[in-house]
Amino acid sequence: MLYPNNDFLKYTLENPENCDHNVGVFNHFDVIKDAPGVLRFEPNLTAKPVEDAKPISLVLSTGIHGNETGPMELVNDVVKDILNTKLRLAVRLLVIVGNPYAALKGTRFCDVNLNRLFLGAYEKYSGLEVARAIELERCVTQFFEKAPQEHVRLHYDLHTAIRGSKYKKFAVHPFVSKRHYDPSQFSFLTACGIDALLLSHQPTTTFSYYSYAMHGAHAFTVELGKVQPFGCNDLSELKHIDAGLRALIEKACLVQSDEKPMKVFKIIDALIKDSENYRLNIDAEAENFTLFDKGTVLAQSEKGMYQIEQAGDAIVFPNTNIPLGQRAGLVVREVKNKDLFCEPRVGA
Ligand SMILES: O=C(O)CCC(=O)N[C@@H](CCC(=O)O)C(=O)O
Ligand SMILES: [Zn+2]
Repeated sequence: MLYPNNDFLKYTLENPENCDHNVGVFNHFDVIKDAPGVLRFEPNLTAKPVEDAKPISLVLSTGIHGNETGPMELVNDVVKDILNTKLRLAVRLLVIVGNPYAALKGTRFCDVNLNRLFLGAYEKYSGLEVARAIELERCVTQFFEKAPQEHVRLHYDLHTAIRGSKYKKFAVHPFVSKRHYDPSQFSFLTACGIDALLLSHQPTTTFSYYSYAMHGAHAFTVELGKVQPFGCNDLSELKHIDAGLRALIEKACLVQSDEKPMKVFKIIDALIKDSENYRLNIDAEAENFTLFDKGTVLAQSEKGMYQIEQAGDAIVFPNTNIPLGQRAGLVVREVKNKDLFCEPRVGA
């Protein structure tokens, strides 16, 4: 047994520094400890995939923010079932517990927000998370580079939000320059119970964006409810994504659903904290996707202000408890899902 009771999460939190690089050999797969909190599953994929399913290399990352415990618990149960051989493995899989030190402290991060450090952004920072960002980039790069060329590359980076949210589960789509949206990903996220999708308007330095930009992965940050301490998550709230991920792992297929399609929002602006007296004019308890009237002064500082351009524009991830120069929120505007796929794809 690689871990007592096959409990990868417990072991990672008890041994945040240690990685013995042991390999577990099972009947139809190998498991490799690539780094602390990073576990790679290499199945024997000689069996034909179901119907015309394509082979898949899948990254499931959790706990990039240490206090976002729900996804860590969810994915740990999946790992347990694979290690107990209750769940069969039909995809290459990399599972990550992102920031074990912050998880132990119950905080979002120790020194600096890990999810701002990818694509070399770590060079501008110092602290514990810098080394972890480098290590995670290395693990993901090795994983995708080892994938045969025909593999579809997927990365779902699972988080929970600081605030409550009008749409409880939502995802962030990376910025794609030519509107190359993949309907099957939209439909998969819908089947996973995701209520809304934000389309990014610019490149970022997040973990999911790293996998998209460097490895051509379909990569999303996925918000699965609100931050709770370990043991306080109601995992039944996550039953749809649990089922979607298990089907993906077991059958190498993305379950599809267009029943109750997701709301889709484009990101209009990122609000940047430009001064120590930067403030957002919102209620302390305001939820993600709170709407504003045209002309509302949403943010202000000695350097300027931000006014809402169109009635119905909304805020997501409001947070001013951040360093200068970082994102204090996103302003989003709803778009019609059907309009995204009807234009001819440039260069397709
Ligand atoms: O609730 C919040 O304010 C933050 C939740 C969170 O960690 N969100 C991610 C989103 C990343 C992205 O934009 O793709 C983050 O802020 O890192
Ligand atoms: Zn997060």
